Amino acid sequence: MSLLAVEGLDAGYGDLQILTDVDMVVDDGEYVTIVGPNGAGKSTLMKSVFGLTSHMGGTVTFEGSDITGLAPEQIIHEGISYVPQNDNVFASLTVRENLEMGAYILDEVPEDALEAVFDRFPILRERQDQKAGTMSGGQRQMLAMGRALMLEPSLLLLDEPSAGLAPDLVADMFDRIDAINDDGTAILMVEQNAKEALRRCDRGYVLANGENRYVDQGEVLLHDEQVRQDFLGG
Ligand SMILES: Nc1ncnc2c1ncn2[C@@H]1O[C@H](COP(=O)(O)OP(=O)(O)OP(=O)(O)O)[C@@H](O)[C@H]1O
Repeated sequence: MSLLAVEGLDAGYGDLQILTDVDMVVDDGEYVTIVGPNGAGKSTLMKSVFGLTSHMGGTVTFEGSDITGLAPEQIIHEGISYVPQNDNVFASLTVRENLEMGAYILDEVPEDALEAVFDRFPILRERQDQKAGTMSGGQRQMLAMGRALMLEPSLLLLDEPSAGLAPDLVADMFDRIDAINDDGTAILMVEQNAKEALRRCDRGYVLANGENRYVDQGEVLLHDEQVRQDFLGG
């Protein structure tokens, strides 16, 4: 049984349909990336998994339960966490408060999970009393991921985690995502940096115009002549 199964999904915003008949699967512990041109619907697909779009058809199943049409507040209870691309931390709250917010659905702050986040991102422990708004872009991205990990999700959704990072920080961010995945968390990631994403992932989906185009192992897509020509700039 797949961890996540999207079948025949039609979705969009209001009455505007963006995705048509999209299929996607993420297995337990798998690292899956979605790539494709601007406006292909990559973020829309990820948002649809997290209940942030208008559902128009098809199903989303997680750990065997139908989560189609559930609200994000319900989906987070199921074990899916989402890191949006922009504005993904509360700038006026401290680092620690941001992390505690990640676990707001629990009655108490999960101290073990907080310690695990601090161990994974030591800079967050060091800066825990600092306002998030004073942190660098790379540190804010770590904080956003840390917050998403506070509920120890089985699936982590990452929307363009390398966006806006200085080039020397991009490899470090991808290494950190690898490490989260190595520890057993399945990853579903949207990335503009398609080559690096396909190199790192287990499996990739190429979307175009709101539809599935290709799906295969990342390395296979990376070396596919047609995919290279059409989507990876040769
Ligand atoms: N909130 C919204 N309301 C209406 N249309 C939207 C909204 N968000 C995105 N769209 C439209 O949906 C389409 C797909 O956008 P989406 O952000 O999913 O693409 P993407 O593949 O992630 O592209 P990019 O790499 O440029 O972010 C685009 O035409 C976009 O204008």
